Formats: sequence, C-alpha cells, structure tokens
Amino acid sequence: MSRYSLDKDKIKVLLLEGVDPSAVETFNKAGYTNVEYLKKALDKEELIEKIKDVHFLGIRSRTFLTDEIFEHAHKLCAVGCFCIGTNQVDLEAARNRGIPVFNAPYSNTRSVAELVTGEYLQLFRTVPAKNALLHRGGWDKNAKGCYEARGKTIGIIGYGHIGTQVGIIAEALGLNVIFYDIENKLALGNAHQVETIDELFARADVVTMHVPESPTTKNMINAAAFAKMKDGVIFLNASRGTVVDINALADALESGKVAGAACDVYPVEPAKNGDPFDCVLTKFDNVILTPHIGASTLEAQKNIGIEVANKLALYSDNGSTLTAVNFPEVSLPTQGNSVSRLLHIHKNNPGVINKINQVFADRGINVAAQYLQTTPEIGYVVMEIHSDKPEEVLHELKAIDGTLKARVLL
Ligand SMILES: NC(=O)C1=CN([C@@H]2O[C@H](COP(=O)(O)OP(=O)(O)OC[C@H]3O[C@@H](n4cnc5c(N)ncnc54)[C@H](O)[C@@H]3O)[C@@H](O)[C@H]2O)C=CC1
Ligand SMILES: O=C(O)CCC(=O)C(=O)O
Repeated sequence: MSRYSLDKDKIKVLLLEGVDPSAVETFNKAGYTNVEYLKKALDKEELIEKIKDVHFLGIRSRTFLTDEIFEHAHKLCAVGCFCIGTNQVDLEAARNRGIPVFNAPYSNTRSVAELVTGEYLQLFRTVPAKNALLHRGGWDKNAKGCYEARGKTIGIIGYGHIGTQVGIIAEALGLNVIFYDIENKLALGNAHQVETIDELFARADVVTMHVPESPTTKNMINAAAFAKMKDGVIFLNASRGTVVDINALADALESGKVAGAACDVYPVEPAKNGDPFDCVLTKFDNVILTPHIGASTLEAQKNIGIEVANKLALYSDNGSTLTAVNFPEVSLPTQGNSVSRLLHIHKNNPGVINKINQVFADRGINVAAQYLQTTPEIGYVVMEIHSDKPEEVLHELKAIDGTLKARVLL
C-alpha cells in the first residue's frame, strides 16, 4: 500500500539540465519510476507547460524558477537544486506557495577549490598566454612575469565551504592565506581574517571570489575595487557572474593592473551547450575562461545526484524538510505502521494551529505526535494520528483558511 496521498508511480519527477544519472537510480531505488530525464534546460514556455504535471523538479544553475513559473506548478511538492547555488530560484515565492527547495551544500566544494587552485598556479607562470601563443605557432621562452606561488598571499573573499578549502590547499602550497567575510569565521591553519575588504585588496597577490549571489555581492568587484588591488594581481571568479563588473575586469586587464584572470561564471551564460558565448574577455590570452564547470567532476556530480534525489524522496516519503534552504526544517522519525501522518503547510497566521487541532477534537481523534516549525511567513506541522479515515481529515485540513498545501502519508 502506498504511504503517500498518491501511488508512487503516479508521482511525476522531472530532472533537467543533465543531472547525474545517479539521481534517476536513487529515485528508482526509492520506488519512484515515473522519472523524466532531460539533458537540457527548458525555455520559459516549455517549462511552464511541463511543470503543470510535475510533483518533484530537479534543476541545476540554468533553470530560472520565478514566481510566474511557480504559478503554473499546481502539483509541485518540492524542488531540488542539483548544485550549491540556489540564486536561480525565487526562494520566497517557492516558500510562500508551500514548496521546499533543497540543494547539495557540500558535494562539489572540493571540485571548485581544485579548479581555482590549478588556475592560479597556471596564471602565476603565465601559462595561459604562453599556451595560446604556441597554439598560434609562436615561441617565447622567458621568465618575465612568472612567479612561484610559494610565499605569495592569496586573498579569499567569502570564507565559506569553498573558500576554506581553497585556503587549506593554498597553505599546503606555501601561500599566506588571508580572507574577508561578512561573518566572523574560524580561520583554519594559519589563515587570517582581515577586517576590511580594502586590506585584502592591498595585500593579496591573488584575489579569489567565493561569495553567493546576493544584493550585497552584486558588482562588489568593480573599477574602484580593482584600483585598490596590487599592480599585477591575479583575479579569479568561480562564484557567480553578477559578483564582478566584467567590463571593469576587462579594463583592468587592458591596463595591466590585473596580470591574469580566470572566470568560470558570467553575467549572462548560454542556456545550453552549443549556444554562442559572447564575452568581453575572450580577446585576452592571459584569461582562463571555463564554461561554469567548477562543479563538473564525475565525483561531485554523482554525489550531488544521490544527495539531492534522496532529499526529495525523503520529503515525499516521510515529510522531512531537514536542510531545505527556504523552509521550516522538520526532522521526522520513521513513521510507525499503525499511524497516518498528515502534513500541513500554512501561512503563519495566528489561530491556524488552533483550527487544525479543532478538526481532530471535533472528530474525537487523539494526536499521537505533532511536529511544528515556523518561519515568520509559513508554518509546517506534521501530525500522526490513529484513524481509519485520514483522507477525510485531510479534506477538512485543506479547507482551513491559510492552508498552502496538505497531504497524507498513510
Ligand atoms: N563555479 C561553480 O560551478 C560553483 C559556484 N559556486 C558558487 O560559490 C558560492 C559559494 O559557495 P560556498 O562556499 O559553498 O558557500 P558558503 O555559503 O559556504 O560560503 C559563502 C561565504 O560568503 C560569505 N559572504 C556572503 N556575502 C558576503 C559579502 N558580501 N562579503 C563577504 N563575504 C560574504 C558568507 O558569510 C559565507 O562565509 C555559491 O553560492 C555559488 O554561487 C558553488 C559551487 C559551484
Ligand atoms: O553544476 C552546475 O550546474 C552549477 C554549479 C554551481 O554553480 C553551484 O553548485 O552553485
């Protein structure tokens, strides 16, 4: 017997953007066989059409989930971002419609840190420019502008999961590590947190960006910021394209202020493989350009596929929202055989819980367990009851004013 409001084979999962096949295997193992797998992102109209029938949606960084898209997602229970960043999703819009969003906060951390490390080592030796010249049939063997990384200072902006990994590897390579973060952070090894970003600019031979996209990080690296950096600085951005004013970076490369750069992310990225890439940086031989592949290793993708699919399947199976990025986190024990579990997501208005409890009281049903978490905007309550008519109770719960979503696990 299904423990869900619907039989599992009627629960539609849509996976976009070529998430790792491990996600499909994980869903199948959990009993979800109605999985549609697409290698590409969908454009807005295609997505609006498809999302109407979807219960669980998996995306990466190129699918933009706006309030307008959610408006058509009548059946959508949850979204899985098969990546770290969740800036592509209007998280508030999802939450206000009762849709939790999950991600994989650590699975690709090391992959990004290794990419960045390889890049600044190459840039210290001017390898990208030398490589480009040789490809064009030139030869220029000299040590001008080439340095060992040992003894240099790396300045990490955003000392979170990725930033700390970049720092640990850099220290092992003999660099001095300084970082700037808006939070007070525990410095690992001999890393040192600087008080102002300007101090970091003044001291760092390498500046590397590891902040999320947010209003506080939008264009935080602009012409004024480059002006404060050391002459001949190496600059890397593998965070989000909106964090750097790309024209200011182009100017800083033109003037020689920045000796070399690496970018993995751009203000505008092609929607799919094969689409043209247009960027002011393509003319610079001393810039490593990669197509947003910080997370694209087989190890990371496989782990992400399993992790996010498991989170979605668990939410479907037992209602747990642990680690959701936009939602009250409710961690639930395994459901006993003799109880039904009712899950109710509602606007956090005064009196809703009273009304819910009244439904049980009116029916003479004892609530065996109740788990409640709220944010200022919504409440998520899970109740376990002994009743042979849980669907009827569900029907009444759905009628309560302020209800966003409700379902039953039998
Ligand atoms: N290129 C790629 O393929 C990938 C890119 N990313 C990007 O990297 C970002 C960072 O990832 P994690 O390290 O896992 O995130 P995280 O959340 O662990 O760390 C971000 C750090 O930035 C700090 N921060 C936030 N706003 C700041 C500001 N205005 N100034 C200074 N520090 C600020 C936070 O306090 C936090 O310590 C992600 O948000 C994502 O956008 C993540 C994975 C892959
Ligand atoms: O691999 C992807 O599609 C996105 C990776 C990324 O930028 C992230 O995890 O935030």
